[in-house]
Amino acid sequence: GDISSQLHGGYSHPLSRSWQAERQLTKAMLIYPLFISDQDDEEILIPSLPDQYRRGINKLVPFLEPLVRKGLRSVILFGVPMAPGCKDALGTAADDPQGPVMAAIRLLRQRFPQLYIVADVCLCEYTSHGHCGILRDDGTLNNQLSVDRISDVAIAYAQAGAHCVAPSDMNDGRIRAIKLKLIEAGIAHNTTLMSYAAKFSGCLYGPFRDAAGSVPSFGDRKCYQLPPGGRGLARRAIQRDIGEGADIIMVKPAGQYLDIISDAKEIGQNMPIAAYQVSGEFAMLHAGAKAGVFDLKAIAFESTEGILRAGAGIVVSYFTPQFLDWLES
Ligand SMILES: NCC[C@H](CC(=O)O)[C@@H](CN)CCC(=O)O
Ligand SMILES: [Zn+2]
Repeated sequence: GDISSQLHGGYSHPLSRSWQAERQLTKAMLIYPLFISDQDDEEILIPSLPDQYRRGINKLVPFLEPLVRKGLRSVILFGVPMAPGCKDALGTAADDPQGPVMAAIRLLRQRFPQLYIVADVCLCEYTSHGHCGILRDDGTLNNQLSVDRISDVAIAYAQAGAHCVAPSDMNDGRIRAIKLKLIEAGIAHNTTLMSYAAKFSGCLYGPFRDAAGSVPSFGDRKCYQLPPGGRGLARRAIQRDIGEGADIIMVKPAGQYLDIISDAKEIGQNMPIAAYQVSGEFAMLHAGAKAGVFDLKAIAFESTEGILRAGAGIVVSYFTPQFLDWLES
């Protein structure tokens, strides 16, 4: 054919093939989720989330030391309060100064000064009803009370030393409320606000909810997480959160929402875009590898390269420990 039809020459070598990728996965792009138990010496495998554990404060440093040595740059913390009776309608335990996340933030800042600490901000792990906010009598979210509470928890985590707060609640207006309180507290200049701006309701969070004990006691999250079909709604939520002061926009889940990641990069072209390959995606890839559909390392890279191709420059990934071994850089 004519000369412009010949493309093979551009990717005939491993290096020229890597040059075809707009973004290449590096260790600095990865954020590793950690489940922090309030039982200090606990280290319990999470059956539904392969190779992931719920760890108490006393098990964190020995676990993280080798990973930090191998190049781990960032973790995102999820508290898993197990103590009986610690959950209530307001999620009081979320910002208990001796609570699992507050204690872990202080410990990790002290022990690993280079490690970038992201604190997930939500109430579902701490509320008796398991929803991501404070409820009205009719079971719907009270937006004002939820936003007030979520933003207070975010400030508490930032003041405990979190470099970044990431509200995963999906209450309307929480980004603006957190930003205003960060400014009032005089810490907006050194606290990153990462918004789970486009977070969809669906079936991909099961293993996490098992791990975090955060299954809603009734109903579902369909009235505050986005409907999977809502591309325009996601674009509006992304635009809103950028306008409210988000420093980073996150899309979640990732693999089934690559168009949303692409929209986020188009709308937030001047800012970093993150994506969260959630527990259900991770467990599904493990199940596929176990069933012999594909090699685990191959699908870990291919699924993550797709997330980067769509426009993400930051990936929250349960594969992080293995990527630290698989990536030489
Ligand atoms: N705050 C909501 C937690 C939410 C799951 C849920 O909707 O229950 C995610 C954590 N931010 C789940 C993450 C995952 O499934 O890996
Ligand atoms: Zn939640």
